[in-house]
Amino acid sequence: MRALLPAIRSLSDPHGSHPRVIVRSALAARSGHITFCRFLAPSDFFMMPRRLFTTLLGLCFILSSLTRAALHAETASPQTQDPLVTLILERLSWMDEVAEVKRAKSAPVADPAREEALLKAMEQKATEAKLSPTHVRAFFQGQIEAARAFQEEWLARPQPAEWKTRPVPDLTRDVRPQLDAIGTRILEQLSLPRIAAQRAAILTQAEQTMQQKGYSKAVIQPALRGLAAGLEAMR
Ligand SMILES: O=C(O)C(=O)C[C@]1(C(=O)O)C=C[C@@H](O)C=C1
Repeated sequence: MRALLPAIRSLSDPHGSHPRVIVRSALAARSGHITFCRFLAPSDFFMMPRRLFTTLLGLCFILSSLTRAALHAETASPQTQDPLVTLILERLSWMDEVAEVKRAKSAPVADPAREEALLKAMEQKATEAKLSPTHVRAFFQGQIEAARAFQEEWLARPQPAEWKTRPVPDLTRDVRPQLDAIGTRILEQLSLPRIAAQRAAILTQAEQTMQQKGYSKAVIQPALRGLAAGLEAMR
């Protein structure tokens, strides 16, 4: 770089005059614009002390590397998953076990008594948390509908070999308390204030993630309908 500086200087000074002197004298009559014009004069730029010039070039290089690294990080790392989306997926991830219990007991997927008990409990908690019980009910109705659809699809497929040897869990003792705990965590998330753009982003993320994970429309649609209602529970 240092070897190039004389050549750069001669390019910026084709008539042999010292550019900084020319700029300074030209600007002397227009004192109000000196700072502005000095920044614009390219010849002035080339006459900077070498050390400052190389430092600036170094800074440019570092800045461009950082920008490239940031851009790469943005495209390479996955978007952070909103806890609400995680909780909806966690709830659904229990439904293969729940379906296996139904298969083992030859019980129907839908259990209206359990649904009503769960919805009442969540409404009660919503009221205590100053959330709209109507919206919270709609949220869980959506998730229950999604859970039913998933179970029906699961049971329509041949039972995976590894499930045949697995012990069947106890729904009341092992699984439903887990679903209730997820419900409580969901209510905490629904209590967080969010602007419209954040609510829209969560809905988009939920839809995209569920599609990527291979859930059917019959599962995704009610889950999203419930989520949209739940996100209004705060207002
Ligand atoms: O607990 C069950 O038996 C379930 O199948 C789970 C669940 C739910 O999503 O909470 C889904 C369908 C039933 O009608 C009741 C509840």
